[in-house]
Parts: sequence; C-alpha cells; structure tokens
Amino acid sequence: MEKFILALDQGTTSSRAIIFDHGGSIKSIAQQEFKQFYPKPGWVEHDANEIWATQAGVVAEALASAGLSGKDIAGIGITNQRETTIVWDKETGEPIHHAIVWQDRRTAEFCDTLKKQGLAELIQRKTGLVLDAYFSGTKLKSILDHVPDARKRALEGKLAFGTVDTWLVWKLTGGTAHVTDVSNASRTLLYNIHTNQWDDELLEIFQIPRSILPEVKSSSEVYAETSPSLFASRVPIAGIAGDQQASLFGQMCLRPGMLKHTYGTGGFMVLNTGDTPISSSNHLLTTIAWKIDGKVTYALEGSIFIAGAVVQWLRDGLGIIKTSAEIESLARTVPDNGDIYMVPAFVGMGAPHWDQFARGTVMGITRGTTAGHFARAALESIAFQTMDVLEAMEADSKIPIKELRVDGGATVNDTLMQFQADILNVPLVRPKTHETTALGAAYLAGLAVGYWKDTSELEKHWQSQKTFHPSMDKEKIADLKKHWRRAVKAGRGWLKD
Ligand SMILES: Nc1ncnc2c1ncn2[C@@H]1O[C@H](COP(=O)(O)OP(=O)(O)O)[C@@H](O)[C@H]1O
Ligand SMILES: O=P(O)(O)OC[C@H](O)CO
Repeated sequence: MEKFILALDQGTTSSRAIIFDHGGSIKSIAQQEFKQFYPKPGWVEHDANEIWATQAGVVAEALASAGLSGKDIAGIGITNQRETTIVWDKETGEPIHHAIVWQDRRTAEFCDTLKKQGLAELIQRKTGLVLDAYFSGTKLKSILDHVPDARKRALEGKLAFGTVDTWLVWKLTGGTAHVTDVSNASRTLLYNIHTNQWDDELLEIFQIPRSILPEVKSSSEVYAETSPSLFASRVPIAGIAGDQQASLFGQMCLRPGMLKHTYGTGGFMVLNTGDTPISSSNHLLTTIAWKIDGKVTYALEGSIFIAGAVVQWLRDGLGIIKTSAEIESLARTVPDNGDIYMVPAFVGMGAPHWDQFARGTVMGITRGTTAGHFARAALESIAFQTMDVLEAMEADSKIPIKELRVDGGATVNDTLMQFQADILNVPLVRPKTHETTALGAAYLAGLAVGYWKDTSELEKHWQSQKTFHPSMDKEKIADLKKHWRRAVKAGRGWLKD
C-alpha cells in the first residue's frame, strides 16, 4: 500500500501539518494559528502547551482529511521556528515558563554587558553567531534566573531545555526522547559549530548547567518512534531541521553557492557554503545547514526579524486591512510609495545592522499620505531589508547572485515579488511547492527511512512556478535606496539616549 511522509512545521504564528507523497506533492494540509503574548514592550511569548495542542490537532486533521492513519506514514519530519526557548519539568512534562520567542528582546541589556566584557568576538568565533538577544542562550539563562528554584532544579537534573523541535519530539515520544539536531543547536549560542559539541566555556559564560541540554543528533536519522498513545502504530521520527535550514533543503539548494530567501514572520536568506564555515565580515551569521550521513554542511544567513509580521501589524495593530491578502489591493491604490519609508524595527534590527535598541519609524508623512502609501511602504520595507542582506551576502561570499529562490507566506504577493526583483536587480524564482520548509523536513525524514533513495531523486521534484524579472531603471533604484538608508538611520539606537 502507498505510504506517505508527515511533516510538522511549527512556525512563529501557526502550526502546520503536511502530508507528502512520493513525488513530493501535498496530499493534505492543516494549519492552526495560536496566541502571541506581548507581556511588555519588546517581549514575545508563546504557550508551549498550546504549541503542542495545535500541532497535535493539525496532525489529526491532516490525517483525517487524507483518509490516512499512522500506519500509512513512513516517517515524520519536524521543522520549527528556531531559537524559541522552552524549559519543562522532566517528571510532569509541564513547562515552567512561557516559551520565550526568538523575537523577544528582554535579554538585550545582558548581551550588552557581555559585549562590554569583550566576549562578543570569542562567542562569534565559536558559534558563528552575533551576540544578540535573538538566540536561545540568554533566553534560557533568563528563565533559570527568574523562575523560583529553576536553577537549583536544573542542577539536580530535573529540568529539560529545548527549542521547539526538542519539545515536539518529547511530546511525540511521551517524554522519552530529549534530542535536537545540529541546525537547531547551532542557534543557541551554546554550541561550538567547529567541534560540533556543546561548549563548556560557552556554558560557563551563559551559566547553563549541561544536564539541562538535549542530545545533539544529525538532521536525518531515526531518533525515536512515536508513543503508542498517539497513533495506532508507532511511526519513526526521522528528520529535524530549523525552518530556515529545512527550506534551504526543500528548495534543493544542495550545492555551495545556492541560496534562498523565505518571507515568513521574519525574512531569512540562507546560502549553502558546503563543508566550509565562512566567517562573515558583513554581519551575517555562520550557521549549520544540516548534518547528513556524518557530513556537516554550513551556511551563511541573513536574519530579518520583521517581514510578513509588518503585514500582520497593519492588520492587527493598525486595523487598516482585514486580511493579509488585502495589503496588495490597498498598495495598488497608489502608483508609488509617495515618498513614505517604513522601517519595521519593532524588535530591533537583525542582519546586517544588529541594533537591539533600534525601533520602528515611518518617515516622510505629509498631509497627502494615505493608507495605500502605508501599505506600499510596508511591502517595500520587506524588500529593502532583503536588499541589505543580499548585498552583505554578495560581499561575504564573493559570489555575484544570479537568481534568488523564494518561499514563505508573503511570496503569494506578486506586487512585493516584482518590487523585490526590481530593487535587487536579480530575477526571483517562486517554486511550484510553496511549502518548501515542510517539504525539506519531509525529505530529511524520507531519506532516513529509505522512502527516497538519495538527493538526486529529490532534485527532480523541484519546479519553478513563476519568475519575476527586474525592470526598474537604475536611477530610480538608486533614489529609493538612498531614502531607505536615511530612514534606517533615523531609527537606529532609538531606545538609547
Ligand atoms: N498576501 C500577502 N502579502 C504579504 N504578506 C502576506 C500575505 N499573506 C500572508 N502574508 C504574511 O506571511 C506571513 C506568514 O507566512 P508563513 O510562511 O506562514 O510564516 P511563519 O512560518 O513565520 O508563521 C505572515 O506574517 C503574513 O502576514
Ligand atoms: O516562523 P518563521 O518562519 O518566521 O521562522 C522563524 C525563524 O526560525 C526564527 O529564526
């Protein structure tokens, strides 16, 4: 009987379950949004139990709508919002605190203190990361420091830390497996990407007891089987990768020099650099793409904190659109941005600026400014940020970028895609399968259980749906860039005097 691969794609705003067939096509899909908590300005939390409940719910829904059960699934792949930090009690399985989300800025001051102690260079050398509140290490420290007795219980071996992948595997296995994969571990500030181990010196700097950490595995292997209480038959959990690395894999960027950009809540450009960890001179991250069959593949990454989230803000914060899709028709009510520039530094700025204390700005407002201009400026802000990262990527890799493969929720927006191709002066290629992140996780799992033979079989699945060709004149591009740069400058360091 025909079998399928189930991918769990646990994103920042929603949990998705997608069932893929042998040709890499979607058999069924289910998605559920969950609640975002903003307890203080700059803080972002999730309820880890709700993450699990929505994830389990969409798995049941996807199976039911395809008319399948656990016995039809050859393997499960997991991909997840990265860096988001969860700590739970090993005995009860209860989280001891809300998950602190990757966007959360509460540890910015602590990062600054470490910078003043001159530790940024050492940390970057070992982890490939910029010392920033974005990553898990300082979030984990904050939970251990603020939840009563947490540090003591951690030292007694009673607590478990995990990124979302680890939490999902723990729940799927009924609390028997405490594992993560290299791609997620490489986002913690605690993992040495050169020795491929948790690093004692880093653990000391961030005051993290080793006993709380999961075991680090490859991205494609059978980690464990699902608990008998979940499905009628046990299903192997066989692939794990952080969502941006999974999308690089799903986009079949398997060779050095290939890159993709994902437009989700944030925006993430990732370049495959092969077996060489390239150290960035332009404020990008050196990170692990995946480890398969004992071989580690490295990547360069430019992380933008707010991409599609600016559209959500227009919808939920300002209320000037009712659905995300409406931004496109609203933006088209005006011929151009009317000289409005929006910099959505709502949680500081990531690559290549790395300013924890920047905040959002809208520059150039006049009496003639309309909601249409706001919509256009919001879309353009996503594209301008991507441009900044692409320029850093070209400077670091010395590779002129000839085309950009794109994916993620905001790529349905043709106006954004065309403006992006224009401002980059590079063709944008949107693949047929929008769900490349989930597909990447499915591929990693399917390879581990022999569902697919090798990556050359998978490469045949990748197909372009549409290419956006650049068509803007150079003077116009230069003018837009100049104004964008001035707007970015205006919001830099806003929280500092
Ligand atoms: N038509 C659209 N135009 C622009 N952005 C959109 C559109 N539709 C959805 N989005 C944005 O896409 C994002 C969701 O993409 P997704 O890849 O599901 O993200 P995540 O994995 O981070 O949850 C949201 O931030 C949403 O605002
Ligand atoms: O949920 P996404 O798709 O915006 O991805 C979040 C990233 O993994 C954060 O590093």
